[in-house]
Amino acid sequence: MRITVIGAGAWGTALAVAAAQAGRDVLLWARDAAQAEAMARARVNARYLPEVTLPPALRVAGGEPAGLQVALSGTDLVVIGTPMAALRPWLAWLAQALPACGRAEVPVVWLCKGFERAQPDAEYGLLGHEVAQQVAPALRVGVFSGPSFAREVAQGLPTALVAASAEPAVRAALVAAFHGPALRVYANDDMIGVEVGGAVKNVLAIATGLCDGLRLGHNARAALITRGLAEMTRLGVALGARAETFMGLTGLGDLVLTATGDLSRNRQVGLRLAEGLGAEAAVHTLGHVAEGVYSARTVAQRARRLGVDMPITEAVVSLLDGALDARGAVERLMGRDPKAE
Ligand SMILES: NC(=O)c1ccc[n+]([C@@H]2O[C@H](COP(=O)([O-])OP(=O)(O)OC[C@H]3O[C@@H](n4cnc5c(N)ncnc54)[C@H](O)[C@@H]3O)[C@@H](O)[C@H]2O)c1
Ligand SMILES: O=P(O)(O)OC[C@H](O)CO
Repeated sequence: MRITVIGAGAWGTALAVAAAQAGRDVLLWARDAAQAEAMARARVNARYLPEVTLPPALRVAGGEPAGLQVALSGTDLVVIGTPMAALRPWLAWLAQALPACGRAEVPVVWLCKGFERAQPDAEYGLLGHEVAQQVAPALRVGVFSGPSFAREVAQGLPTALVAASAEPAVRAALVAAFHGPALRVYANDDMIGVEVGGAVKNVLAIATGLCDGLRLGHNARAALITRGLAEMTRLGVALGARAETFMGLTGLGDLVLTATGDLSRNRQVGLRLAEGLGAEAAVHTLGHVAEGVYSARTVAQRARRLGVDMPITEAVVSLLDGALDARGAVERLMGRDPKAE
C-alpha cells in the first residue's frame, strides 16, 4: 500500500514512521523543500520530532504542492497532517490534483483536530468535514483521530486510534494503512462526533493545565474533565453527532490523555497561563501548534448560536482574550448557580 503524508510536523512524521515501519510504502511531504532535504539526509526530523530516527524505507520530499503531483498518481491514500489552518488549501488543491491524474477515488483523510478560523465572508469557523463539503465535495474523505502523542506512536508504544468517515472504503483504507501490532485502528461512521471530540478536548486541556498549574488539586481536575466531557457532548449532539461517540477514544479517551499528559501542547499552554504568561507568549514558547488556542472562540461562538451552555470553554476564551486572569476564571466557574448534574 502506498501512502502520501502531507505535512512533516510531529504528528505527520510520527504516523509516516509508524506506517513505514509496518512495511507500507510511505512518502512524507514537507512544506519546505530545504527542511525535507535536511530530514532525508540526517534521517531525523530535527525540528519537530528529534527523538526518533526515520526508517530507511521512509521517503521524504517537499516544496510547492505542484511537486507532489507525480507521486499522487501512484498513491492509495492521502493523509493531510498539517494544522487545521492549512486543511482548506490542501483539500482545494487535492480536489483538482487527484482527478487530474486519474485518482479521484483515492481516500483523503486529515489528522488535524480543531475548528478552522472563520473565513473573511463567514459567520463562524468550520470543522474539517464542513470545510471538505465546501471545497472538495467530490473527494472521499475521513478523519484519523484519537488519544495519541506523536512521540509515543513514533516509538512504537501501544496506541488506539479511530478511522472516521461516512464512507466504508475510507475507513477500510485507514485500517489497512495503519492497523498493526502497536497501533489498533477502530472504525467509526460518526465523523461529526469524532471531529467535535478532537477539537473541544484541546480547549478543555488548556483549562486543565491551568487548574494544575494553579495547584487546585486532583478533585478540581476530575471535576473539570467530567464537566468538560458533558459540555463537549452537548455541543456534539447539537451539531448532529451521536452521544455515545463521546464515551469512546476520540471523546473521553483523548480528553483524558490531553488534559492529564504533560506531552500535550494544549495542556502546556494552560500551565504557562497559570504562571502568568499571556496567550501569545504561551504559544510562542511551545514551538508547536496548540489548536485549542485557535479553536476556543469558535467553539464558544457555535455553542452560543445553538443555545448550548459551555462554561469551561467560555472561561478559557475570556482567559485567552485577557478579559479574565487565571484566578478570575476559577472564581467565575466556581461562582455559578447550583444546578442538576
Ligand atoms: N503532535 C501530536 O501528538 C498530535 C497528535 C494527534 C493530532 N495532532 C494534530 O495534528 C495536527 C498537526 O499537529 P503537529 O503536532 O504535527 O504540529 P507541529 O506544530 O508539530 O507541526 C506543524 C507542521 O505543519 C506544517 N505546516 C503548516 N502549514 C502547512 C502547510 N500549509 N502545508 C504543509 N505543511 C504545513 C509545519 O511546517 C509543520 O511541519 C494538529 O491539528 C494537531 O492537533 C497532533
Ligand atoms: O499536544 P496536543 O495538546 O496537541 O495533543 C496531541 C494529541 O491530540 C493528543 O491526542
